[in-house]
Amino acid sequence: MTPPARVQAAIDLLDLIIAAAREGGAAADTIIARGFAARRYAGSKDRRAVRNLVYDAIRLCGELPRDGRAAMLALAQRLPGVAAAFDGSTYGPPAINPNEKAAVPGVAPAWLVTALAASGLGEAEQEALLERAPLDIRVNRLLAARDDIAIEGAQPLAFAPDALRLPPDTSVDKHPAYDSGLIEVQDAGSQLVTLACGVAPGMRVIDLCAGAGGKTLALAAAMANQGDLLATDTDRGRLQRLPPRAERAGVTIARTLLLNPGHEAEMLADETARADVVLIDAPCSGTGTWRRNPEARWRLTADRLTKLEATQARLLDLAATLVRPGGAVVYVVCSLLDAEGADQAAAFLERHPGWQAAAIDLPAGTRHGAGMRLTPASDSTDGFFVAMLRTT
Ligand SMILES: C[S@@+](CC[C@H](N)C(=O)[O-])C[C@H]1O[C@@H](n2cnc3c(N)ncnc32)[C@H](O)[C@@H]1O
Repeated sequence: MTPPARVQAAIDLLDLIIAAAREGGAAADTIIARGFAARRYAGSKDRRAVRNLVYDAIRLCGELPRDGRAAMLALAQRLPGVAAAFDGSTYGPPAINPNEKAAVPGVAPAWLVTALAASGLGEAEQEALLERAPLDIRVNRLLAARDDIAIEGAQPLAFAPDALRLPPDTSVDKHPAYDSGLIEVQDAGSQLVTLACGVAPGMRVIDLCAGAGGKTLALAAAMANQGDLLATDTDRGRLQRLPPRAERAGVTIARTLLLNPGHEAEMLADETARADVVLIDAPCSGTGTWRRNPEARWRLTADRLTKLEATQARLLDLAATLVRPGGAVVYVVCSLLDAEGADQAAAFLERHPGWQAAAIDLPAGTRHGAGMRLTPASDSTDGFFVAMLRTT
């Protein structure tokens, strides 16, 4: 493909991504994969170049752009090579009309920038939310030690004991260590918030929002595969992916329970007041993972955020019923909005006399409200809030 043809292909994909953001359609990654499947003539270099153009344009535009061309025009204002591609050639975009409006660069929609600033994130912290994320893996200490893993360019992270940071384009899923369950792709921040749970062999632990089990597997490793680990979620598709992953990782203590939304408490009645630790990796806006899904900031609405906050509070109250006296609820969100993090923890403590915030001992992060915060700018991880809430 010529450089102009690559730019036009990126514009076409951006049109689809923008429409999907407006209408609640597929994620950008899915749209890009489908787009390439339909463009068999694009080689691997073309695909990488088009993908980079698409993501650079998404990262640059804070508000949802009018269309793909407006987004690419914003990028053209920064990159002369992209501007030169608007040459009107056969497969390229038509030449730039001097009156055409480019999308306005920015971190996020204005209401979200205000909410991030009110949550204590300065400009540099906000901008770092949109940098390219590194590629981290967790070494599964049930089957291997970090030193056993030989992957070219892998760097051990000083602040996360099981983490290796890999060169960006490493094909992890093609590595033999992946097939045999020795490694999992997992951001170092995710690894740290699991570490914050302080679980140990023999404990009874519930991973209330387990999804496909990213943190369940890390919990099982920290428990040395001893104890009882219940992984629950309301999403059948995600939870179904957990058992095969557990098998590959040699995890034998995890059992799963699919919850019926609205009936979680009844379904967990047998678990009342028994757990040493309940991890709530709560559904959230994901502002801390914009590095991976930058178009998520175009999809979030104030209404959606309010609904998420209500679910988070409900899950906190549910988790409190599952913990034994002296046990802990560990509340985690991959969001840096206080409404989902520090404010939720504070509101929980107000609603539940007899509960206290416990100190979390982590090798990274900063104290924030009743818990700790990890951010891309300060910790080079995804953004997280984590609090440990203990009952007496
Ligand atoms: C942040 S994701 C969890 C990611 C997962 N723990 C991991 O490490 O890969 C939040 C999860 O909460 C689940 N969820 C949403 N509402 C829930 C509810 N009422 N009860 C339990 N899980 C819920 C979602 O289906 C989603 O899988």
